[in-house]
Amino acid sequence: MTLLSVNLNAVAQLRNRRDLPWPSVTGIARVVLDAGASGITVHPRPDERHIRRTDVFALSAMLREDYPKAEFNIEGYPSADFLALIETVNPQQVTLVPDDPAQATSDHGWDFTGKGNFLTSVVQRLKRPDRRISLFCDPDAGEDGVGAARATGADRVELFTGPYGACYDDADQAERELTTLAETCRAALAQGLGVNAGHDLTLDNLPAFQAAVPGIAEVSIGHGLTADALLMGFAEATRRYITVLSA
Ligand SMILES: CC(=O)[C@@H](O)[C@H](O)COP(=O)(O)O
Ligand SMILES: NCC(=O)COP(=O)(O)O
Repeated sequence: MTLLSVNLNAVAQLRNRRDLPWPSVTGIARVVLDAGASGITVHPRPDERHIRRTDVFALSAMLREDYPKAEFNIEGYPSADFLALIETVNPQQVTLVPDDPAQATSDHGWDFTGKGNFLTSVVQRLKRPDRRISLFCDPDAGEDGVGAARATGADRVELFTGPYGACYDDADQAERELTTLAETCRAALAQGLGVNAGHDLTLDNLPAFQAAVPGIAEVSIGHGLTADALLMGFAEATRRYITVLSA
């Protein structure tokens, strides 16, 4: 079964419109975990446009105290600040993403070959028996790409599903994107890597993704789930995603 980690970036971004503490990032985390989500994902960006360092500490304390079985997944570019944050907070999963600080959102995976030495040193530094390392991966990374990802010592890759998510009005292109994602997923699994996925997954596009790309360990979903939650609330939205993932 594919697990659901709810990304709370969008909740923090809404909160940050005011100098006020609502909507509460930890409060929404409790709602989605009580509704069955397996974990919480955040991507603290250097400008703190949504998740702040203080959110990371608050979520970490809340998860350890009240949801010891839930996983905390922290995403980001492995800058010195990010590495120090990870070593302080000690989440169960770290997803390394090749974003530059000015980037609006994540839009590509790692160049596993070109950045192989860098990634290997970061993975060596962060990896622990109780901490998994996942690397953000282009959908068309293919056998060579995931082979290079495996060589870094990472545990998993996270398939970047943004190009698939962008095909909401183009069924033919969506089919092609799914074929590409499935090939890379198969290659990663065959090489012993676990596979996560995320970016612009929605209640509409998740069923076809699940059917075409079997073997995904975890999806992290934020933007689409938050959009659904505006209509139906976070508990119901979370339950609906879990129903799709359980099919
Ligand atoms: C790494 C990744 O997949 C992204 O989806 C990211 O978490 C989204 O970041 P923003 O919420 O800043 O667009
Ligand atoms: N790792 C991908 C993620 O966390 C979800 O991003 P999105 O659903 O907000 O696009």
